[in-house]
Amino acid sequence: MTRRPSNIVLIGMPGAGKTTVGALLARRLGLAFADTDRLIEHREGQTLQQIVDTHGYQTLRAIEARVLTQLDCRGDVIATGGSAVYSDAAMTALQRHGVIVHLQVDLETILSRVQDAATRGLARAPGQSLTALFAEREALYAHYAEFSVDASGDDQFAVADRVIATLTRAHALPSPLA
Ligand SMILES: Nc1ncnc2c1ncn2[C@@H]1O[C@H](COP(=O)(O)OP(=O)(O)O)[C@@H](O)[C@H]1O
Ligand SMILES: O=C(O)C1=C[C@@H](OP(=O)(O)O)[C@@H](O)[C@H](O)C1
Ligand SMILES: [Mg+2]
Repeated sequence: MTRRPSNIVLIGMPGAGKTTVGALLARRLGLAFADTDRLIEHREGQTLQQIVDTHGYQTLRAIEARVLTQLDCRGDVIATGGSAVYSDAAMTALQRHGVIVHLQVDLETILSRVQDAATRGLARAPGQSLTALFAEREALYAHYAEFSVDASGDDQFAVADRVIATLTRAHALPSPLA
């Protein structure tokens, strides 16, 4: 990689560990941490589930796309929501200053970690299963990922180390640490 990104952007299925590993990465790398789900809930004054229940999942995706496109972060680890990859405009904006890392997790692990699917505010069609969501999205995550890191079998600390090792090998750590 020639360009030096300013941000690390995590993408992946709900339950992949974007929020958990992202916070760890920020701490270890001395970067700020931004979880876009929390930004959305703060901006809208309601939970993600309330947005879905009140306005539908497509509205949540539209709000998320707007928040991600308008994000003005430098020197951050950004944990996106699982549905970020539906917006090409949002992903293009994130790529401008960030390196996109896909936390790749197998379906079995997702199913074991996501116990709150009914209240998490998932941006999915009514009745759509996590299995169907996984099948629908894997190609999208792969399309936008500059790096894919296996985040299934080890704890969050080992996954954070793996992300750092991957970006270090590729000379793709954010510039303040170059
Ligand atoms: N590598 C991991 N090993 C074990 N549990 C994990 C790992 N990564 C995340 N978790 C757990 O899985 C759940 C979902 O993690 P979270 O960070 O919220 O995922 P995401 O933000 O991608 O939806 C949390 O309970 C978290 O503690
Ligand atoms: O995959 C999804 O449809 C979503 C995942 C959630 O974030 P996490 O991936 O951090 O759980 C949150 O953005 C919202 O519930 C939509
Ligand atoms: Mg999260």
